[in-house]
Amino acid sequence: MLIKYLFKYISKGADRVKYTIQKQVNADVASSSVPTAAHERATNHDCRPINEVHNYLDGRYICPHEAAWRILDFHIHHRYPPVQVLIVHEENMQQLVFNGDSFIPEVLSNSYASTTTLLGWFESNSRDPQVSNPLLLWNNACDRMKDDYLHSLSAEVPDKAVTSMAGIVEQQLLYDLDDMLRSAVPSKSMRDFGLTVPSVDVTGVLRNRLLLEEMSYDKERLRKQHSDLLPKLNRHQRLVYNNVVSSIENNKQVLIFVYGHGGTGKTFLWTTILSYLRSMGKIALAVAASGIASLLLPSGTTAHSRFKLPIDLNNKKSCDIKKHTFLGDLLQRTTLIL
Ligand SMILES: Nc1ncnc2c1ncn2[C@@H]1O[C@H](COP(=O)(O)OP(=O)(O)OP(=O)(O)O)[C@@H](O)[C@H]1O
Repeated sequence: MLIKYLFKYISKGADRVKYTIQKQVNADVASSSVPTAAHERATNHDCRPINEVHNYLDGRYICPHEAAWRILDFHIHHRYPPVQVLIVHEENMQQLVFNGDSFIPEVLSNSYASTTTLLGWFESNSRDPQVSNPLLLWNNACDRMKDDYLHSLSAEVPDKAVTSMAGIVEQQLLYDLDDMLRSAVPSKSMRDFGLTVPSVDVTGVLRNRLLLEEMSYDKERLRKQHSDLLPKLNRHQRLVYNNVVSSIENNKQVLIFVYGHGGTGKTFLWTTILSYLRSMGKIALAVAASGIASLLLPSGTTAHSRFKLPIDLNNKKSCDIKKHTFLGDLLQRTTLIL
């Protein structure tokens, strides 16, 4: 506001006065040094009538920057998008302003007096093809609305590429809009306007931080990494890779044990498999027995923290994972545990 004020102040132009020096016609009055009412009347009588409009135009001074501003037709100030405060009211409960001597039935029948910004807005919406057609409005405004969601997401998972979540965010947005619509008009749904409403299952991803973290990888980067690593795999690595990929593609549950001496390329193989699955949006959890070992895996964690393994393991103990929890949901959607 301060900048706006200063800008307007600077560009409003210089202050100015206009004065003229005239010869006094009435010598007697001129000799009188004390200003009296008679004196002023005489002076006014002798002077020519003052044309204020003419004087204003004559004396108007436009400084160079103001001239340039006006020639280029810039706005002195503007706000985008425009904001208009709506006087919200219940139907036929708007305030009316009228004179004390007005006839009440007349006031009530005067449609101009009873119009409010809210009614004007409804009226304008009914004439605007975009607003009266929700599908068109959605197509035009979807990207801008998604920006808001993506912005809050990026604050939640700062180290991840949330733009890769745009598809899910769009579903969440539709779901929230449908929720709002149904809370206002229970009989209506987004489906009535040609929009599909996602299931709670899809939108659950955004509420589950663990899922969010596992689904917001930079897929483009991973795709590139995978295409770099894959041709480098040696025969043994390739065998394991093919085995893992084919069992995932055939939806077959398998338990594969890979072993090898230090430095034989196990981590290299894990990285290739992880980049393949994560670049396709699948969930692959990378865990290791120790914190140090987990650091070598891309987005790896310890098995104890990921699966809530008890520290003192014996036959009677189990992992404390409930079905309808964030972790339970994550595990149900997981394609590979490595
Ligand atoms: N197919 C390959 N092509 C090129 N470099 C490879 C390949 N496989 C492994 N390497 C390289 O060999 C080195 C050791 O590999 P890696 O760290 O994967 O072994 P590791 O079996 O995980 O070792 P450790 O058990 O000690 O953790 C790394 O620098 C890795 O980049």
